[in-house]
Amino acid sequence: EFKKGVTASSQPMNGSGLKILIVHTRWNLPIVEALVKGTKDKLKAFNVKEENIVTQAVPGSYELPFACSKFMEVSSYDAVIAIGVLIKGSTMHFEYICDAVSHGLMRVQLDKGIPVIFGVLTCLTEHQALHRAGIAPGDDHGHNHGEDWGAAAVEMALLKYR
Ligand SMILES: O=c1[nH]c(NC[C@H](O)[C@H](O)[C@H](O)CO)c([N+](=O)[O-])c(=O)[nH]1
Repeated sequence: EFKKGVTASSQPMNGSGLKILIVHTRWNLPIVEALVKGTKDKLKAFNVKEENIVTQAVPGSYELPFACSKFMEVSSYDAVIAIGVLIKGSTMHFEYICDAVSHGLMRVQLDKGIPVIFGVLTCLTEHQALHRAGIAPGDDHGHNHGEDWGAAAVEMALLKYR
């Protein structure tokens, strides 16, 4: 049965020499905090040192591309993980931010030549977001996608050493 969300490569990955930046939003903070924890736990599972995981916060997802770009100018990182939670409201605001952020983060990684992992949940309901952070109420808490983002960051950061 196809296992969704399995992103880590089949090769053993050693992140002990990596420096990783996490930029997360303050919008929907309880959900964001769960995603950040899942991300950090997975980074450490791949031997990334705690002191090599830098964490910065910005107001909302729309600020992620600019913030990632600026932080990358002042220090060098092997990968950046942009984390935010967008939940659709009653207007088109959601669609415009999702579009701007996805294209913006893609542009930053290609311009900088440093992997920027897309850790932005674009959800139609709060339950979708809770489920993708692994904290949904009831029997099915879901899966913390932060774990996938942490694994992707290590794999992409090590790409240059292959
Ligand atoms: O990260 C988010 N920012 C949101 N808006 C703020 C936006 O990202 C910017 O911070 C703001 O527009 C100022 O630039 C959201 N909504 O509006 O719904 C949201 O759900 N998530």
